Amino acid sequence: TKWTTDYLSQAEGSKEVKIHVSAVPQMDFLSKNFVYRTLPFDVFVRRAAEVKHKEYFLTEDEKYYLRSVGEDVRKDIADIRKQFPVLAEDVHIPEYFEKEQFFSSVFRISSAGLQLWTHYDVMDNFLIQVTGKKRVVLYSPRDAPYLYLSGTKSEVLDVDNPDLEKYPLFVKAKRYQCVLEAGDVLFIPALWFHNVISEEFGVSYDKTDTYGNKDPMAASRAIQILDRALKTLEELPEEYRDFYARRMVLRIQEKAYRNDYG
Ligand SMILES: O=C(O)CCC(=O)C(=O)O
Ligand SMILES: [Fe+2]
Repeated sequence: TKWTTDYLSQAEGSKEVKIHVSAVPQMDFLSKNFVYRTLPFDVFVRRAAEVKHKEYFLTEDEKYYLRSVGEDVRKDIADIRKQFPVLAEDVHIPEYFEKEQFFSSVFRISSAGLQLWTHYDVMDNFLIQVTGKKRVVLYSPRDAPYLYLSGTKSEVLDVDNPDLEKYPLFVKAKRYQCVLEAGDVLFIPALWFHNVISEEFGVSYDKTDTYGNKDPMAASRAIQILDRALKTLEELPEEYRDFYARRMVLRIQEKAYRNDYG
């Protein structure tokens, strides 16, 4: 209740923040229908809280999204205690994990209506809703084959009304859904897909913890090696390539799948 727009703007003042600005509610990472702009924090908060803007970049009903980053975007991790020290004072992070497991805390502010594409993160995550309301749709990592992934993101942007001609397997993905209101905390396990729509203007942040980011590093190395193996298969005639590719799939299943997943 303390985090009104007035309080937020006055607490952190006019430091510059980099934000996403989108003319439409559903942000699209494929067509890049949003732009990055910079605003003083207090101006940004007021803009994100209003529906129609007198001053704007693209359109009078454009939407805003802040996802905080570290001081040096390449080197530093997002940490609400460093980038928003005054507001961080108000925050009592529930002690759900050991201090050494902390990886980052990402401060997020979103216009009402804005929708973030379905993606996964490699860390376990607590999404803490401070004000406003968000609907979160989740999918298990095991449903990855039905989500048409491009890197860590799903190309199926409209999860409520998917284009099934283009994405026929999407119907097989099992949807879990919840609504976060002020004071709610959602645990999003590592690798679980999430799609977030802000139903009301709101502030939230997420704290991620990790088993150490060695594991994801090994995963991206393994994918690089697999890509090289696939490149090598291209030297073979089609029949052979097909045969050996299937053998490789069997080998992966046998050696790397969990045996309790069926
Ligand atoms: O709440 C959001 O806008 C996105 C949350 C998210 O992607 C996360 O916590 O990892
Ligand atoms: Fe996420």
